[in-house]
Amino acid sequence: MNQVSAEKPWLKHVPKGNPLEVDIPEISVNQLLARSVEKYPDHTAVSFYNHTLSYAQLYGAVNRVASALVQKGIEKGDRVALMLPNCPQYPISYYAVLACGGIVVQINPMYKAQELLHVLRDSGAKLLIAYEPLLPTVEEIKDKTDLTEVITVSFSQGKGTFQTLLEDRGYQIPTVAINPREDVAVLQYTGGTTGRSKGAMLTHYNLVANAMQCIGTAEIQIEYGRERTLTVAPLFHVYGMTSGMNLTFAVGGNMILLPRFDVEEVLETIEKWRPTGFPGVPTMYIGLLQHPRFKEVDMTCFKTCSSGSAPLPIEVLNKVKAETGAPIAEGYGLSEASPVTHRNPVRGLQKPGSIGIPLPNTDAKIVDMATGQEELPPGEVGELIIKGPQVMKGYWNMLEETAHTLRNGWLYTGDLAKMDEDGFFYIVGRKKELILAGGYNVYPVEVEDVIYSHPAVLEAAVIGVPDAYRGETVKAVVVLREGATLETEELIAYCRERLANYKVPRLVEFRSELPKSAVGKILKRKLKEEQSNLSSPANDPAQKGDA
Ligand SMILES: Nc1ncnc2c1ncn2[C@@H]1O[C@H](COP(=O)(O)OP(=O)(O)OP(=O)(O)O)[C@@H](O)[C@H]1O
Repeated sequence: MNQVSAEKPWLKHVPKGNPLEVDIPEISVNQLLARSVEKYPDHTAVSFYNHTLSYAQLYGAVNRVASALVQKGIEKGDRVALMLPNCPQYPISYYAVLACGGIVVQINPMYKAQELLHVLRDSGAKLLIAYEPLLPTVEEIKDKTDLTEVITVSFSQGKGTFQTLLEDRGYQIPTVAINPREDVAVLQYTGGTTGRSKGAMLTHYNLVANAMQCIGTAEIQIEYGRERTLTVAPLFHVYGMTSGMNLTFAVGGNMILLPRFDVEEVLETIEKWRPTGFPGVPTMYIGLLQHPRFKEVDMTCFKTCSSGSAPLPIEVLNKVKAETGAPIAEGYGLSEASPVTHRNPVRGLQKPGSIGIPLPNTDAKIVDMATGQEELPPGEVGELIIKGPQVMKGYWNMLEETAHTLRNGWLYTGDLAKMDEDGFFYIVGRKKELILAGGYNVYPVEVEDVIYSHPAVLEAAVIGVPDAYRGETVKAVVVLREGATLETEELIAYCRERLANYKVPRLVEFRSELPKSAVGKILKRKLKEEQSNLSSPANDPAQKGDA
């Protein structure tokens, strides 16, 4: 075994002979792709329904689009925004922008005009490549931005103006020198689950590093040139971008793209394409598990499935494992870290409910949440901070926010976590979502895990709602399984048997669905906003004189 340092107990899980660190080449994101193009030109890089692109075809298209972008005046450092669903034009545009030395601005296609305006203005994007049906939203705000052109992608007859970029005009792309450590490749706008979106500057080095770190800790034997990744996680989100796309291309694999999460379609795709990997999010697994056909579909093709982006309830992890036999790994990360920083299982050891240990080349600590300074001993809850090559350069145009989030080379994640004696980390909630009920700290994940273990429950979110006496009170918003019944009192009694009194939800609301982000994350911010709207004077009958 390696020598185990007291501060890094996770090192004991890394047997001697295994690298504690992985080599990170000083190359651009495009060079990572180019390596696979050279080795596997005829292998399929992208599948989208019946369309496929080999590595050679993908690279050819990237070069043609890049040369067209240069003709349109795109220079090193220029921002080009992509507002597209998952489709082959996504990777083509993404790598083409990078080939010109440009910076990809990732935009959620579900954005409404105001959100889009914020990102376009903040990034100062010169050009936008957008899915044609989204044009009305773009038109609403275009005049208030620096956009000089909007290029459209369409799947219907005319195919949009993007099609003309694919024509071979014989232009040459000038060779743009990239400094991987300095040059920003992507502005990854944080999802805004808890607040206004900020552009995390991810350099070429950050992105190459995270791909290499994930490859270096894969629990499976990677077969270069042969892996197939079912990529339904949106590519505009950091999780889809890295785990679905960059990682797949780095190992010469086939990215099987789907534009949205539709359980039927996912099951059909598994049967038809036999993917070997699936980067999913907890709500996708929940959706799959409850589908009647789920048990019938042969899942033996999967070498690994992963879950990230949000806490994976222990109940869901156990069910996926029990009902499919498919191993499921939980990853943790955030936009600001390209995204992955932790992984569970590690070397075959999996602790349910844990996000695992830090990836190679990554350091992590739990520090006092108020001061951000003192390191806390195992078992104590504090803020999780991270250091590693995948950590962003800073936020675009936001010096103050950057100074707050990046301190002495450490990324302050805003997540509350603890580490056990073995060096395994556990997320217990977000700092912003911590519930302070009657002077006690309540960590939502702990309560959610109990609620999820009830057989009638499909989905749950625990939030704090304002309470005149207790400051905040614990509220559970719950979706029941089809046909299941459960009374508020029953659920409260179930929680009371398993949780200390102050953690037990005082309020329970049953709903038919929960608000979710495009990647499928439950939007607690929306739920909280609804609560404060309910208790705001405008909605208070007493204030309106209706009482
Ligand atoms: N395995 C996991 N377990 C628990 N939480 C997770 C896990 N993976 C990711 N998360 C949560 O997701 C967050 C990162 O998400 P992301 O970078 O997409 O930002 P967001 O939530 O969409 O937006 P914002 O940060 O603006 O609220 C982490 O900080 C953490 O709270």
